[in-house]
Amino acid sequence: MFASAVFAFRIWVQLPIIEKSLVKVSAQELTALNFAFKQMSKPLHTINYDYAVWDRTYSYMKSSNMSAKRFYEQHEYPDDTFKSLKVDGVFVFNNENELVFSKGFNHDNDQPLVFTFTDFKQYPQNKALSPQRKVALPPIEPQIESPSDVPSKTGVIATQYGPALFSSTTILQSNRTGPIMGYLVFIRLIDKNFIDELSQYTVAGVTMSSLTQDEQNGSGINLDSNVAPTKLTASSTRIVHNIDGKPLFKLVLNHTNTSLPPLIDSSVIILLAELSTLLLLGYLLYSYFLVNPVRKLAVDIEEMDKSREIKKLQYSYRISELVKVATHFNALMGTIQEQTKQLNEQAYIDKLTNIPNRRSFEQRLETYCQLLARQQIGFTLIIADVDHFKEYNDNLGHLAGDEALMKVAQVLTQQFYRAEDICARFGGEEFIMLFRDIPEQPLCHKLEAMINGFKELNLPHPTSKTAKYVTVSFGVCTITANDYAFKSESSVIARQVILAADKALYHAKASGRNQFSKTVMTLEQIEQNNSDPIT
Ligand SMILES: Nc1nc2c(ncn2[C@@H]2O[C@H](COP(=O)(O)OP(=O)(O)OP(=O)(O)O)[C@@H](O)[C@H]2O)c(=O)[nH]1
Repeated sequence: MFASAVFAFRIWVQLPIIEKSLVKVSAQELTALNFAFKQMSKPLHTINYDYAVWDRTYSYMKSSNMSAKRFYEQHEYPDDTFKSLKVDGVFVFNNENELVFSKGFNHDNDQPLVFTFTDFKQYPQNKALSPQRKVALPPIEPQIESPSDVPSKTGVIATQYGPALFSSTTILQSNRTGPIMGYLVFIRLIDKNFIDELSQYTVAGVTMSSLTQDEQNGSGINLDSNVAPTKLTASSTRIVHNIDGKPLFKLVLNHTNTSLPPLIDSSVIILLAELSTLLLLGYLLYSYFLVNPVRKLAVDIEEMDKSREIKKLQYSYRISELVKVATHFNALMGTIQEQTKQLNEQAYIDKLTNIPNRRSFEQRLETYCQLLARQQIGFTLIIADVDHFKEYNDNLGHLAGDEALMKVAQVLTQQFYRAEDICARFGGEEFIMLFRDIPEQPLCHKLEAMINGFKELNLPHPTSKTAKYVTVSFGVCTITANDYAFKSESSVIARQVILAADKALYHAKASGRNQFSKTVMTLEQIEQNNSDPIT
């Protein structure tokens, strides 16, 4: 797509501009051709003028002395003069348009030439050679006032040797006074050497060729017209006209730049290379500042998702939007962390008493049972039940009952110091406790401390048949391992120990409440009880 854009630019923008400028160059070459052709007739005109407005030529025309005339003809127009002046023919006419003197000499190949174009009977159109365009000029008039008024004429004329440039000037005294004594014509053949010289002026290649039928009939562009080419062509043709205005021959200009540069050249390759480098640089910057940070952000979040662990994103991004994303993400993660923490707490904490709930206890019990079965670490489970709590509620109201339960929880938890031990609300007015690997004496001491704690709390319970204050009964079951290899599931222990503690509680209640009843079990007994369906 990128390369297509470059090619489209090349085809639709660059190449048309180049073509336009090349067409302009072609037009300039044609202008140069016309200019050069005119320039080449100037030396001919200059020397023709010099010879015509010259006292010796004037005297020659005036003189009737034949030997003087021959002297002029031989000494002023020797072969060398033709060569040095680059002329191929000299013709002197009198005012009656009669040829007085003529000489032809090819200055390139030193060959004498005998021209016939001066035979005005055969070529009447050539009478136009006369600078005043008259067949006969008056012998005296007109007087010539200034050099610029000297009648002269240049153009192209057909000869039997091919077309020739001519220059024709009236014969006058060198001070340009006196009567016109006729006119002098110089010609230069338009041959190969002439064309070669013309080519040097124009820089482009020029050839001369004959006209087609259509061109003879007037089609084609004149050499001195201002018609510029409109499109790029290999060559252009310009028609040169004869003295009588008829098409005579054509010049073919072979233009120097005729074709457009190729679609892919060194400039296109350089442009492509430059744009590719820019694109690559842009991509690298884009990757460095945007893609890589976004990718790192995605990887960090993906890792967080896999590890299920909420971490703060480390952001050192250079783009402010990404810094914002990371900041907001971290803030969101903080909120989620806080909410998760609260949810966890709610899931494992009893709402009323603010101590661990039954689920929390069960998890801990499971851990204890596994430790017991695998590592022989014993533990004690205690179920505490508020005595006559139904009467308390009935008498003092449910809200007072709630408050009483909160205070019971406080008294019980006062005996817990170690993190591995737990005091939880089991449900209703029942609490459940676990002490890991606690010896008999400290255990009894703790139980007595709890019973005394309620006594000290002295929460009035007017309808209690046990005491005037709220009392609690405890069912205690201690499990010892005794190096017994326990084979059953550890969950069996949990069920059995709760059953045993419950039995003990029942016993404590039956024995008058406000006391604890304690039982001890071994792992072996638990396994036996489990296999006995009646237990
Ligand atoms: N206020 C209050 N009462 C509760 C809550 N949970 C259970 N109870 C009440 O606790 C009472 C338990 O009564 P019972 O199971 O008959 O036991 P008791 O009255 O304590 O009798 P004994 O255990 O034999 O001493 C019921 O009246 C329950 O409604 C609680 O969260 N708040």
